[in-house]
Amino acid sequence: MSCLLSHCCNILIYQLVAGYKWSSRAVISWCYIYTWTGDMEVEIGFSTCLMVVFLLTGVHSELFSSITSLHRLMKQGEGHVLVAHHLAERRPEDGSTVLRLLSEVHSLYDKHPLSVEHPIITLNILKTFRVMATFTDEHFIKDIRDKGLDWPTDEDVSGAYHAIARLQKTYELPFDDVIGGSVAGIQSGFSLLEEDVVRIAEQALNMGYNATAMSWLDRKWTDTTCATCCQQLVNRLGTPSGGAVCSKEWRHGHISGSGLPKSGHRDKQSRYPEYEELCRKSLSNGHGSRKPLFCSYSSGRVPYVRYRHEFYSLDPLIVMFYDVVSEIESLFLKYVASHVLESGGIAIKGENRDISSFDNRVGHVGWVYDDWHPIISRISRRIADVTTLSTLSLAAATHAEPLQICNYGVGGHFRPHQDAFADDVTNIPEMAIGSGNRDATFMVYLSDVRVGGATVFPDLEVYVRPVKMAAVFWLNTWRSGRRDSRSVHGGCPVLVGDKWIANKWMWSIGQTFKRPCGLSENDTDISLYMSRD
Ligand SMILES: O=C(O)CCC(=O)C(=O)O
Ligand SMILES: [Fe+2]
Repeated sequence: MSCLLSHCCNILIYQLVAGYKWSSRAVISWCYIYTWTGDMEVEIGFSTCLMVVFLLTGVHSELFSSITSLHRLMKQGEGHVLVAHHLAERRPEDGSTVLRLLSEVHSLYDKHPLSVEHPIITLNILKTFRVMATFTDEHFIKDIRDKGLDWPTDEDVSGAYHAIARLQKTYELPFDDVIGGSVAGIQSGFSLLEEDVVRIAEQALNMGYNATAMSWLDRKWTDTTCATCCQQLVNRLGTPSGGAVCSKEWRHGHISGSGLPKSGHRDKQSRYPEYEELCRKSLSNGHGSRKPLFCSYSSGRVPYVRYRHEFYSLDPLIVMFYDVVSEIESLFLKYVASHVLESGGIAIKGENRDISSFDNRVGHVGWVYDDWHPIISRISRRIADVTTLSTLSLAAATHAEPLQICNYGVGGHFRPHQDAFADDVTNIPEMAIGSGNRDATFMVYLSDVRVGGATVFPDLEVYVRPVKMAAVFWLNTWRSGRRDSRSVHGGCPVLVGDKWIANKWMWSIGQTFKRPCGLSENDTDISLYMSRD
């Protein structure tokens, strides 16, 4: 069986390399083979194959907001080489330069074990692609995209600068380390250029971090040697009147005297300082997470399956469950989602950005439905089993949403927010009509994250670091149905790594008898869960 499977896998890879379009339906039917046999060897062979397919097939959207799209871009190397050869024939003078740059970018990717998961390597890869683009024209890039190949845009580069600015600020990374190419002690092999530092400072200004922007500039910029950088800054801050343009005094005068948002402008947003503090704590702690209060095992409805779970908070309840999905199930979810991922959160577009509305979440999101495949419905049933809540998806008054998959990008994060809708919200989604509210969240980590990316609950001082195949479960409402403001939480920026999560939100209507109202309005849930052990 496994021999047949690996043969099919070879054909599949061959077809991909030869440029055949592979439909996700075909891959899904492969999963039927796995589901049908349930064989361990088949699972290993299959997951390796799925991994290759996953990286070779495409999603086309802003690259910076999904690390997986960057991996894919680099795996398209063969395609890019063909394109460069094509260019070399059409425009020999430029073609050879593009070929040289292309080989440079691939050696960047190959030489570092973390490659695009390191923000500074990503920046350099994106920049090299942009340099290549200057040797081409719009038609040429369109041709590339028509061939199904990705080509980074200027927005992707701005996104990478923005990510570095945010990472430094959130984690208080030493400026000199980042300028020297290192984050969290992981060296990229590159130093930032003066021009990079100005663009990062510019992004810090966009976020309202004026003092941070000045610290960036002061570190790298001693005089006005970088003419283009100076021009960039002049454009941004307005025409200087008198004095040495771009000198330290001029910069400080203009930044503090400009109409730009002042430091801390965004910090006043709900729980942001506490969120940042917990994100930093989650890095400094060498262990997986803040110590759980205690742990235990529960068996759900299937008596012979035992789940280890750790309690991080009893009121409101926050529990981490281990091994709730298998390796192949996480790979499968990522694969299926990669065809439906869209930019989630507000990407960086143009110069006049609305500072209050962009940057809440940087990542790609997509929905996968139970009726797409038995593996997906099986995961939903398991979530019901583990949580004792209902995940039935009904046409009217659904008990739970489909799985929402998210892949974070370079520095990808999710600011503090609540999953449940406010009690007085007027524009609730259609699904909510007759369903109540998002009572509970079950968030599965589909990947480990090398550094950063913790999930934090600022009101409760709880943080949890991603552990692949484990899930965090928490309640967003009181048992009376009111939204519980203590459930505010956020995803810390990913410093180095590729973070994937799958969310299942369970709605009140389905939980009426599973999580009944208590005797008082603020009755807690612990009794419901503790009684199961
Ligand atoms: O990424 C995380 O850790 C949190 C994600 C989250 O809160 C959400 O998707 O609603
Ligand atoms: Fe959330």
